[in-house]
Amino acid sequence: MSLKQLFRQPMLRAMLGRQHIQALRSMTTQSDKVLVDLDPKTGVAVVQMNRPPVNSLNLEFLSDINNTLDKLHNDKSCRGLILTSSNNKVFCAGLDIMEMYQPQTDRLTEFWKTLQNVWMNLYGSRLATIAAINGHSPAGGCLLATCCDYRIMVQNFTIGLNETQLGIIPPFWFVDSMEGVVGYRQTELACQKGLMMTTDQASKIGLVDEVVTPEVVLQKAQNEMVSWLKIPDYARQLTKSQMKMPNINKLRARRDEDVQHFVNFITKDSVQQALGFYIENLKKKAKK
Ligand SMILES: CCCCC/C=C\C/C=C\CCC/C=C/C(=O)SCCNC(=O)CCNC(=O)[C@H](O)C(C)(C)COP(=O)(O)OP(=O)(O)OC[C@H]1O[C@@H](n2cnc3c(N)ncnc32)[C@H](O)[C@@H]1OP(=O)(O)O
Repeated sequence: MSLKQLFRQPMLRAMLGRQHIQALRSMTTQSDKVLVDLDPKTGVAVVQMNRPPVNSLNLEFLSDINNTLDKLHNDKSCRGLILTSSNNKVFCAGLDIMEMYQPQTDRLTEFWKTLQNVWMNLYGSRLATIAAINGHSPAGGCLLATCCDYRIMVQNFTIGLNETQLGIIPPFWFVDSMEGVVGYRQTELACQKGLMMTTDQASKIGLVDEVVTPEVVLQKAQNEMVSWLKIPDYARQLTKSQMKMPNINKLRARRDEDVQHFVNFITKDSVQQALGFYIENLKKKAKK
């Protein structure tokens, strides 16, 4: 019997109730790289990134994240999202560097457009969003975290927009995301120097809201979510939208130009060379 047929069984429907069936259905249609557990009672979805070894964001993974966000946004029972990782050492290693090294232009273009979509979808989400950062979170990982409304991070990991250390540039919307959280001066310091901050350093500048031990990170996120969901959705959503729309509209207006800048920049010989060195060092370090 297919899952579709199974969900139609009157006995199962009676036993589980409509809400639970909907939640089960949405869970079973997710990709194995993005694990979703939507609790029909609370309306909170725990979304685990699950692309071993380090949740680096390649084109397919970004598409899966986007599809998941679309599904949750279309599910009226869903009110909150907790973003976390199935790897308890790495929240997300950022963009998959292999997408940017010796790339095909078509795929590189598609990759960047998909990342723009993920950013707009998560940053502008109608849901209350909490990042439960249970591991390192460099660059694109930090971007995902700063898209959320609240950040809880496990102690003794690192987070930051370290692009300049790779010889690349954090795009303006990465910078805007961080600036919205920690303000202009801290963003300027962090981005120009490509700082990877420890959890404690990040907490001092307000990049993370709470520092916790690994055992409690998800429970803390669930507890925090309760207080967000006490606020009427329309009031919270309109307030959020009022604050986030200017940055979203800024990217919308410059989308094509941003893609062009990215492709032109990444395909420069000097940038390819810098990425090549970075990958070599990463692989050497991984072998040790
Ligand atoms: C005026 C013009 C304006 C133009 C502006 C326009 C555009 C701007 C241009 C570019 C913008 C690009 C923005 C880029 C954003 C990014 O996210 S870049 C990615 C940055 N990420 C990193 O630097 C993280 C690197 N990784 C690490 O530091 C560590 O791996 C770790 C995350 C701390 C985890 O450490 P550990 O658990 O020890 O794991 P390993 O280091 O052993 O790694 C395991 C394997 O995973 C591979 N790997 C790691 N990270 C990545 C990655 N990001 N992408 C691909 N692969 C990665 C690593 O090589 C190991 O692989 P092997 O086992 O050796 O095969």
